[in-house]
Amino acid sequence: MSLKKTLTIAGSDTSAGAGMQADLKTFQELNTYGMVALTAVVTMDPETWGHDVTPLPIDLLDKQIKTALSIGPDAIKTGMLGTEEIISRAAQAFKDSDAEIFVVDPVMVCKGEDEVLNPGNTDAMIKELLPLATVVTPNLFEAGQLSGLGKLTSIDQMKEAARIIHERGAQHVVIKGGKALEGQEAMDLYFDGKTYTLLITEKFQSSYNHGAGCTFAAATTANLANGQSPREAIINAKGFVASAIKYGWKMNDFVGPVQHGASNKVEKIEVATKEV
Ligand SMILES: Nc1ncnc2c1ncn2[C@@H]1O[C@H](COP(=O)(O)OP(=O)(O)O)[C@@H](O)[C@H]1O
Ligand SMILES: Cc1ncc(COP(=O)(O)O)c(C=O)c1O
Ligand SMILES: [Mg+2]
Repeated sequence: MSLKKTLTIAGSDTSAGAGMQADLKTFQELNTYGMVALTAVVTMDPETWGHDVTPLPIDLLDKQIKTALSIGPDAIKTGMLGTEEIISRAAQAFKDSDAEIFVVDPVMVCKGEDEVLNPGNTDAMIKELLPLATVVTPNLFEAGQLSGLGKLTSIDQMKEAARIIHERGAQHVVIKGGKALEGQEAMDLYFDGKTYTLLITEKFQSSYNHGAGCTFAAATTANLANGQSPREAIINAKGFVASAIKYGWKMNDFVGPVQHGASNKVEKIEVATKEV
């Protein structure tokens, strides 16, 4: 049986809970053949866990994309891109490919770090990535930036942000409330251009959640590549990441990654939905 091929254009998280490592682990768990075009390498100071982002030379990214496209990905996902030039390259990679699925995880901040990686990137993401996106998966902060609405704190504000992001070209929008949204449950808002649906699970421990966003977007990508509808792909990805967070673990005094394989190996978590 041949596997669907999923390509991530993303950064390397040396601690391996997030970034392209999370993407590859998730692609593997969900039965696709994962491939990578690396944009940057993130290293951490062992004393403080402060992040240092080193972009790769652009011609090296070009060579990776050329190689990967020659293999023929069925679906492409983006993660940390870091510069406007790399954002353009990611958009062009999708246009140059035969892939029909483009999942954009608009990474602007690393959890625990509140500094935006590069403020000029937001405009480039709006202009170049949103019009191509099959699915876009901003967290609460990123949705505020992509919609121009700023800080979002309620479901009504999330609905307005989702509407604007959809209008800017993304076909399916998921705004991740996650732990940033107050309440007992972990709620994400899904908008397909017609209906607003809340995706709900229990809110689990939230200290060991490094890589949750990457894992969610990668699971959505793999599910779409395997033929699920956008709605199914997104709901199943939410269950997959909820299990990964429930069984997240302490790596050191600073960080704990999700357990990418928990949904398949430990416990599958059901997702409730509610139209709003
Ligand atoms: N404590 C939690 N319990 C259950 N699900 C969570 C928790 N925190 C985040 N999630 C879910 O994990 C996914 C990733 O969200 P989030 O952590 O906000 O993204 P990011 O890592 O990009 O900031 C979303 O589906 C979100 O609802
Ligand atoms: C390379 C890379 N990509 C993406 C992220 C974002 O991770 P998360 O899934 O926690 O939003 C990080 C965070 O450290 C990272 O290092
Ligand atoms: Mg994220």
